[in-house]
Amino acid sequence: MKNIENILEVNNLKIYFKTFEGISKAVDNISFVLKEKETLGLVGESGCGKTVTNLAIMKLLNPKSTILSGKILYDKKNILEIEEEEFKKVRGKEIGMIFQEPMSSFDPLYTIGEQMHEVCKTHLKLTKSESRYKSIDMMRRVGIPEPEKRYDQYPHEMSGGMLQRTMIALNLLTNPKILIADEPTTALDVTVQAQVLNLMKSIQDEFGNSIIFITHDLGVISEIADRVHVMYAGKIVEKGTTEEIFNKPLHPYTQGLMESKIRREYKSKTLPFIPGTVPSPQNFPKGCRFNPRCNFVKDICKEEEPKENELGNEHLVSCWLYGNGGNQLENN
Ligand SMILES: Nc1ncnc2c1ncn2[C@@H]1O[C@H](COP(=O)(O)OP(=O)(O)OP(=O)(O)O)[C@@H](O)[C@H]1O
Repeated sequence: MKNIENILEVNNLKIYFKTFEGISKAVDNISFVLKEKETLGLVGESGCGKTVTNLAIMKLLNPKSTILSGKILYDKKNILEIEEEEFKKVRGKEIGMIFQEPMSSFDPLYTIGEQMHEVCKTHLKLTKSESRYKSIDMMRRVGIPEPEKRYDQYPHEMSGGMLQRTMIALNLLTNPKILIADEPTTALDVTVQAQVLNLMKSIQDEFGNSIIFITHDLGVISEIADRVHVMYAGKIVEKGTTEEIFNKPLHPYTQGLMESKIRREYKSKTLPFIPGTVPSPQNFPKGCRFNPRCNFVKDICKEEEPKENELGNEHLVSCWLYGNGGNQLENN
């Protein structure tokens, strides 16, 4: 059997912003890999660093206000060190990104067709009529009715769900190796959400892309991801297969997220959830960043950052309750 390769490797990535209040450590030393043809779910509360991690992969952060370090290895090169001119050939061609708000991703002044042609012309060197043929075919494949008519419409003439499908079609024109989807279903109603998720799954079966799927919604993650990484305050606190994370969440933060999900689903007021809010990236607490909100906090959690422990089955957790001389949660 062929070994599954890593298509992307993020090593010790730090993303710091220079702000008026001081240095903001939005992402602070994270490492992960994206494997061929998998969907990796990045989950966590608002502000934990999911979006900026992916903006760094897309090389879309403003270099004037950002301090970047570490490595993002793609095709044997460190994206952080590739010149912008060279990366223009990769962005939108080999690595695509679907954003939460499809309306703001399209230019309102140009038709869908003109915007699709721009991608086909730049990356595939297609003529106008070739672009039209390819784009309409792709729009049909992602389930857009009457694509010939839609192709000549402006973004405001389409519904949110239809526009999100169009965004997906636009990103698929170049058959990117990596597709980053940042909350692609959040702005959509529940039925359309399910359609878009199904669409993304069938796209992956057909095109074999690797997907990074960002969301704060665990329900969505359980539907779509093969593996899940849980982020908290600029760190990845737990990594595992979707099955492991859902059946055996180890980090108290992941457990809290799960309980909050159940609480929302069953509208119960008695199940526990996570009190407090994510701390500001200018002022993280000493030790484990989750310690002020953690029900299992010990002295060491307030002093030292926990290291990552592998507990088998590709399940890793950064928490003083495991490994590092700590006890398993059950024994605590
Ligand atoms: N350009 C910037 N300058 C300063 N701080 C920033 C900048 N962009 C993002 N941040 C900060 O970085 C942190 C991480 O933001 P990010 O958008 O990645 O979070 P997120 O987990 O994706 O949340 P959300 O789900 O709300 O998008 C936040 O505290 C945010 O305020």
